Amino acid sequence: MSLLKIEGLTQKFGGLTAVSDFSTHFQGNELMGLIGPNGAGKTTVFNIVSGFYTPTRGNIIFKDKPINGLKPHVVTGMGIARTFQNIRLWHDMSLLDNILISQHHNLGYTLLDSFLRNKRYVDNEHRMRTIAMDLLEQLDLIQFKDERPGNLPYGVQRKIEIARALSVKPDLLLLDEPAAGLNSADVQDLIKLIAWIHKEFNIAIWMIEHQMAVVMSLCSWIQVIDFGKTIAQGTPEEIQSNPAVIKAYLGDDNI
Ligand SMILES: Nc1ncnc2c1ncn2[C@@H]1O[C@H](COP(=O)(O)OP(=O)(O)OP(=O)(O)O)[C@@H](O)[C@H]1O
Repeated sequence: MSLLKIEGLTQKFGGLTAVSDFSTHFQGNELMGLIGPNGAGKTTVFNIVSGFYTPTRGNIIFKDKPINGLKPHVVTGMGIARTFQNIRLWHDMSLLDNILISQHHNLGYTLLDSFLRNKRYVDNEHRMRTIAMDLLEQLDLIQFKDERPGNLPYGVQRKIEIARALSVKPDLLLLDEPAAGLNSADVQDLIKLIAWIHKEFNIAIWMIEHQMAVVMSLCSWIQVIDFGKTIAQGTPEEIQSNPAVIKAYLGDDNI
């Protein structure tokens, strides 16, 4: 069984083909990169895989099951979690509540249970709180648990978003430009954090990132798309010297 297999994925928006015949494959817990110039179609691929868009064509098989067109909360429940290019946190809730609310797809109790505050409700609330508190400890965020995310530095907010995605215990974590907006010290911390998560949680990670230092130091395999089409894939060393990649990023004059 492979973890994720995508074949012939195509996404059209009216006359624009944002993603064209895209394929990829995660055998197990690889850490892979998806890169390409602005507007290449990277986030569209993530939006399809995480259930935000239904593709025009193509197959997505996750743990041997087709997931095309399933709703985002169903995809999350199956084991795919994501972060967003622009951080999406609930700013009027505490950090702890931000983590707890992300587990609502996996409540394990009904509205009636919560009204009666019976054993099933109490046990499940306790289980979710334990998962959230453990994660905050592991990611060194516990001291901020009662803070509102908006009051915390941007680098910490990025980390909270990653913690929230991890709280659903994914097999595949999609990170959409995790280094966007971070200063260079925070970027170094992020590289260490992602490497640690990959090892500690033993999960697959698929990352979109413009900062080459991040992609090249973390990913074992990188796929490059331009105008929705794959133009190269390979190891970081292969990608850095690939003429099609250099041309896509820098133009013909630099070849
Ligand atoms: N919902 C949508 N409706 C119409 N066009 C869209 C939609 N989403 C994306 N697009 C278009 O599809 C193309 C690919 O966009 P996408 O956001 O996937 O690129 P990207 O590679 O993630 O870019 P960036 O690196 O700048 O974030 C762009 O031309 C974009 O304008």
